[in-house]
Amino acid sequence: MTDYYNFGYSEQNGNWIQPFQNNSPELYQNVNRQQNTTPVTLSWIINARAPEKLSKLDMLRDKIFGPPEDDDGYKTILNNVVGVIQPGSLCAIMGASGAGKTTLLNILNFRERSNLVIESDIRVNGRPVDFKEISKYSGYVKQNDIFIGVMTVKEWLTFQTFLRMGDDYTADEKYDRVDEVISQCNLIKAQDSYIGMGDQMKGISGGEKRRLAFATEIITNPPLLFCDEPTSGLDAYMAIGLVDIMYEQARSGKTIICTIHQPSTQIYEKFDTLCLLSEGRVAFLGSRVEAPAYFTRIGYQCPSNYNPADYFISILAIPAAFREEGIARANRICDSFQQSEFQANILQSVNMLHGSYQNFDDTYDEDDGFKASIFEQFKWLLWRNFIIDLRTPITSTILLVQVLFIGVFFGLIYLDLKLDEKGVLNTIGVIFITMMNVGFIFLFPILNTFIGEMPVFYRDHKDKLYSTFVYYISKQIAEFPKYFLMSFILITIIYWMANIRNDAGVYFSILFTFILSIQVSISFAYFLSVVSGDINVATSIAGPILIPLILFAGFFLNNESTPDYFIWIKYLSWFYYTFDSVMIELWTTYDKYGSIPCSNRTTIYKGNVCNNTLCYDSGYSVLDQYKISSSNLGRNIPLLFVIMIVFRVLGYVFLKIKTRKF
Ligand SMILES: Nc1ncnc2c1ncn2[C@@H]1O[C@H](COP(=O)(O)OP(=O)(O)OP(=O)(O)O)[C@@H](O)[C@H]1O
Repeated sequence: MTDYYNFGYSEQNGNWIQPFQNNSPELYQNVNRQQNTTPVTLSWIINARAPEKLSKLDMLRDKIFGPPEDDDGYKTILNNVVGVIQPGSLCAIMGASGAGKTTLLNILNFRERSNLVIESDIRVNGRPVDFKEISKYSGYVKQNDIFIGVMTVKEWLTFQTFLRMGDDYTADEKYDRVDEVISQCNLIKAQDSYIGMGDQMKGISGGEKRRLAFATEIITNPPLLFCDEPTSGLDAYMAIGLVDIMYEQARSGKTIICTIHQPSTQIYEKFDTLCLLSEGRVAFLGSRVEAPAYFTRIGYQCPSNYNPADYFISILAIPAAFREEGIARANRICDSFQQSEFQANILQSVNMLHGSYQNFDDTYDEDDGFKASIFEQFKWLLWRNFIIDLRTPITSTILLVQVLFIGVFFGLIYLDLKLDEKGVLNTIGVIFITMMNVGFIFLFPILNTFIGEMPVFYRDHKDKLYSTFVYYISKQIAEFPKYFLMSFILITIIYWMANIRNDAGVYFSILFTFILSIQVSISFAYFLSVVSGDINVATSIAGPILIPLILFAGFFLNNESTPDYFIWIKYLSWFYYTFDSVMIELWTTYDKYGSIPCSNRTTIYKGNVCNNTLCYDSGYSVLDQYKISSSNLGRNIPLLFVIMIVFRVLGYVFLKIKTRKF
């Protein structure tokens, strides 16, 4: 096992890369996934191109005359970048802006490769890997990581630990690991502080956030770590604190690769390995200790008292004012490196590693990648939802205020309706307007919270913390009691203030219909959140979709001039089924109560034709209309259930499709 370390940089013998002596496949074959302790040698051969972004004039020229002969429409981003990084090594990828640092890091960790055309052969201990495989051995510390600001540092790490470490460890071991990581990343002081949400909630400092991102990635003790500009935006003190942690992790045998901008001398001296890039080519890849001597040898001596990192970057930069000269110098340096013993050593190691696996016919473990059981995933997601709800009472409070206000407001407008002609009309009015409101007021909180949480979901999903299905279901189960309670309060206030019918049976029946209808609207909100993925888009299209559906639920269907082909839309409207159900319920009650006195000429009673304001030209009263449709009773409720399930299933399917992109 220690053979691996011997290939890494050793301060004792001063060697950075030694050719691999033992190329037996067994030696490199299996990274120990449970312990994640096996050292990792990462090797690669990479070429990357990106489509040329042409100006309008160039496009016109290409259209008329065809593209120039030497122009295949692509520009080279990484040009034959070959490298190997040994276990126990902290490697810094450096170079001027645009040199290709981020692209190299992203290609190595198989993330965010956007529109690049990549030819690559990336191996872990000689074994070819893909995104799924490398994710098992590696952590990726992003520059701007996404957290849930209302959680404390310890809660965040506990959640991550239980889902990342899975069921192979006991709960005590996981709690111990949380404490260990907190201490390793110097987060003891901040462990009970909220992570914070910008201006909304004061939280931990920028440096602590970076350390938290780092802590999150080392929970499972992965042997390979990628860090994207870990120190940018931090002051010198915070930056050195973070690099110290990376250094310690590397000393424990991890392979750590990071991109970095202008490190201070103190930080620079923590690196074992430098990978210098210029215009997508390797200008140097080797021991940091040996770099100054090498550059002196090829004619670029770092002045004394000068930060070597700054010096190397300056000689590789292409200044706008001296572009030709800069390119020529950078090419000279890269060409020299191609001829160097460093490159020869790298090629020897890479050939040996890659050569031993050329015909390697090993299938990867076919696990689904989730460490925790479905039950654990579900439990921790419910816990996290509970914390979010508890600490962000504003969403629930606003909804409650809305519900109370609308309930009491409508209740006062339609206060104590009588069983007479006016009362019947007003009852229809209050039912319709209530239905319309509940279609909207539950929509916006869901769009806000669900879409707002999407980035966290995508991040966690990518890290295989939980499945899409468990997330989607747990989110809805966690939110159900809140929305159920709000629906109950709203309908109860309006129903009894308006005195819709003094009958417990009717109350429960109408309450049930409304709660079901609200659940359909909520399903629609989840669906819309997933499909749009953007709060502005979702809120802009919600109205134009819902208003027609609400209109079709109401009276205007009695307009005989409405084109017939237009009517089918009503069958898509859950508001139509809701309104229909409630009206049938009321009609049945009117029927039960016998006649309803009208102010003029006649009474409304069962099928009697009347002449007053409740009548339509066709000669049917509103109530008669619902008598006719009473056969719909057995249809409406099941249909509401069906629409609710269809929206939820579609929401899940779209979410699943979207996660495939990542
Ligand atoms: N997907 C892409 N499409 C087109 N060009 C790209 C793409 N990715 C990278 N590039 C180009 O490749 C070059 C290298 O980009 P990269 O982001 O890797 O540089 P960098 O060294 O990380 O720069 P910086 O230090 O400024 O972040 C740049 O010129 C960039 O515009």
